[in-house]
This record gives sequence, C-alpha cells and structure tokens, in this order.
Amino acid sequence: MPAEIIDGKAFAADLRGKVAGHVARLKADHGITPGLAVVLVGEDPASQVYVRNKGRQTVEAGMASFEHKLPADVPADELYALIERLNADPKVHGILCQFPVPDHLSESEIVARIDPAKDVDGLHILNIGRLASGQDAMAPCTPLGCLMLLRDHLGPLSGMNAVVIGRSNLVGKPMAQLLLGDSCTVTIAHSRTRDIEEVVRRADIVVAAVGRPEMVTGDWIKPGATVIDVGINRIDAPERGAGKTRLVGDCQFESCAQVAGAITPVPGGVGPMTIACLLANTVTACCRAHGLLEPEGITA
Ligand SMILES: NC(=O)C1=CN([C@@H]2O[C@H](COP(=O)(O)OP(=O)(O)OC[C@H]3O[C@@H](n4cnc5c(N)ncnc54)[C@H](OP(=O)(O)O)[C@@H]3O)[C@@H](O)[C@H]2O)C=CC1
Ligand SMILES: Nc1nc(=O)c2c([nH]1)NC[C@@H]1CN(c3ccc(C(=O)N[C@@H](CCC(=O)O)C(=O)O)cc3)C=[N+]21
Repeated sequence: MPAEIIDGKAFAADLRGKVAGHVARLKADHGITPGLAVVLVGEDPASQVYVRNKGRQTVEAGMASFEHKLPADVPADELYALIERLNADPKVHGILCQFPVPDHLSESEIVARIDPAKDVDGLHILNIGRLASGQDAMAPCTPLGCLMLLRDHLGPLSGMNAVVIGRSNLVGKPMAQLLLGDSCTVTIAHSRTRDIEEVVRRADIVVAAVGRPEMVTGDWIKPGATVIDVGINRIDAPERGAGKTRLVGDCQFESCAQVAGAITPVPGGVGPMTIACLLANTVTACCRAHGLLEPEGITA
C-alpha cells in the first residue's frame, strides 16, 4: 500500500497561523513586536531565495524583519560588529546568519558571537549543551520541525527505533538529541557507517539529512516506517526543457513511498516547517526576553 504523504506545507501554514496569533496578543497586551534579524553574506542564489522567503513570512506573521546583506568579501570584524549591534538592539529578539558563509569566515566563530538568548537557530554551544542535557533550549529549526511532524503523525515516539542519516551540527546531531528526548532508540548513520541499508532497514523512523539526491531507496525502508526527508537538492531536469532544474530530497520518493507507512515530500515537507519553527523560536525568545510566559502550542 502506498505511503501517506505528510503535508509539511499545510502543517507549517497552521503553525505560522498560531505564531501570528501569539504575535497579535504580544502587541495588543504588551505593545511588543517580536523581531527577527537575518544576516546573509554573499550572493548564493539558493540562500537569497530562503532569506527572501523568511523575510516575507516573518512580516506576514506580524513580526518585524531586519535583513542585512553583506558582500562576499566582508571582513570578519565587520560581520562581528554587526552581530554586536544586533545583540544590543532591543527590537531584535532573534538572529540568524544564513549558512554556508564564504571560506574566509568561520561558522563556529560567527555563532559564538550571537547572544545565546537570540540564537533562534539553536546553534550556539550553550543551546547545544542545553538540548543535550535536557534543559530548556532553543532547538534548531529543521530538527524541531521534523519532530513536530513525527509527533503529529505517530503520537508518542517512545520506544521506537529511529535512524538519523547525517551527523551535521545543523540537522543530524540535534535531530538525534530531540528523538532521544522523546525516548526513541536512536542510531546515527553517516558516511562511514557499514551496511547502512541494513541499519536503516531496522528503523521505524528514518530521518535523511545527507545532501545526496535520492540516495535512500525503497529497499532500505522497513515496511510501514515513517520517512522524513530533510534533503533539498537541486538537480537537472532536462525532461522539463533545456537548462531546467527541479528539487529532490535525499530519498527516492517513488520507491520509498511504495514501502513506507508515511513520507514527507520535497518540496512541501520539511522545508516549510524550518521557516515556521524559526518564527516560533523568535516569539519564544521574545517572550523570554520580556519575562513573559512562553507561548504554548508552537514549540516542542
Ligand atoms: N529542509 C530544510 O529546511 C533543510 C534542508 N537541508 C538539507 O539537508 C541536507 C543535509 O544538510 P546538512 O546536514 O547541512 O549537510 P552536511 O553536508 O553538513 O552533512 C551531511 C551528512 O551526511 C553524511 N553523508 C554524506 N554522504 C553520505 C553517504 N554516502 N552515506 C551516509 N551518510 C552520508 C555526512 O557524513 P560525514 O559526517 O561522515 O561526512 C554528513 O554527516 C542537505 O540536502 C541540505 O540542503 C539542510 C538544512 C535545512
Ligand atoms: N543558519 C542557517 N539556518 C538554516 O536553517 C539554514 C541555513 N543556515 N542554510 C540553508 C539551510 C536550508 N534551509 C531551508 C529553509 C527552507 C526551505 C524551504 O522553504 N523549502 C521549500 C521550498 C524550496 C524551494 O522551492 O526552493 C520546500 O521544501 O518546500 C528549504 C531549506 C535552511 N537552512
């Protein structure tokens, strides 16, 4: 039986609606407008699209959006000075620096300079540590979005076998921490994993965050498993005409959907959840900054 398709786009729209409701109340009751600053270094076309989408959806939720575009050759000191200004700016509750950055800059050096209270990407070492030790953290947006979809689809995840493919700081590792927090038995697979197909075949939950187009095929999937495809890969699509491209995930959708119980599509799966969770994290950061009760129903 073909898999149910998990509609991340619809779930994300619903979540953004809830975020907008909290934003409206913050404005009406406290005169506060949550603000998100996005920093983009260089002119990577994919990053430009994401940053534009983030800005639009931030404004649509009633929040303030501050976009800072810096040239690809910006000196590190100038970028750090901007982060200092954003850290000090009371109108800014969340700061995100879009990755990847050009080679002369270090992602870890950048993240280390962001005020952990404004680190809505959840990448600061303090937030990583809080997540790992089970304390109130700012969880990274993509894994948080995956967790929300899984809980919505499966109910309690306790005791399930989860395999995360990929061990990046942005996706794989925090995904594994969140699943462990929900009492899954978690395995992290990566490029050195032996017999990876066998490992994945044991999973009730598969989260693929690899960056290799359609690497995971249906024969890797245990019948009935839930497949969350994080990958966003742009590949040539000559069938659509000369020079055309299309987006595919890290899972081969057709063959996986034949075996899985449920699967997220690409596009329309995890991607929209990432942005919705970014907005949710910004509202949470805003409430914490003002000593207000944290909003319910928009975070894990
Ligand atoms: N939907 C969304 O909102 C988002 C989507 N993405 C997408 O998710 C994907 C992963 O992103 P990210 O985590 O940043 O990527 P990274 O390149 O940082 O990490 C990729 C991981 O995959 C592992 N890997 C690579 N090749 C293989 C292989 N053949 N078999 C098993 N594991 C392998 C690597 O292992 P090793 O460590 O051993 O090298 C690494 O841990 C990308 O397609 C990206 O575009 C990313 C962020 C958000
Ligand atoms: N500091 C940092 N934090 C990030 O969270 C971060 C980052 N850097 N760098 C790049 C990746 C990638 N990422 C995506 C966000 C939204 C979609 C998204 O909205 N995708 C839609 C449409 C995609 C399209 O049509 O191009 C979809 O999948 O349906 C995808 C990918 C966030 N990332």
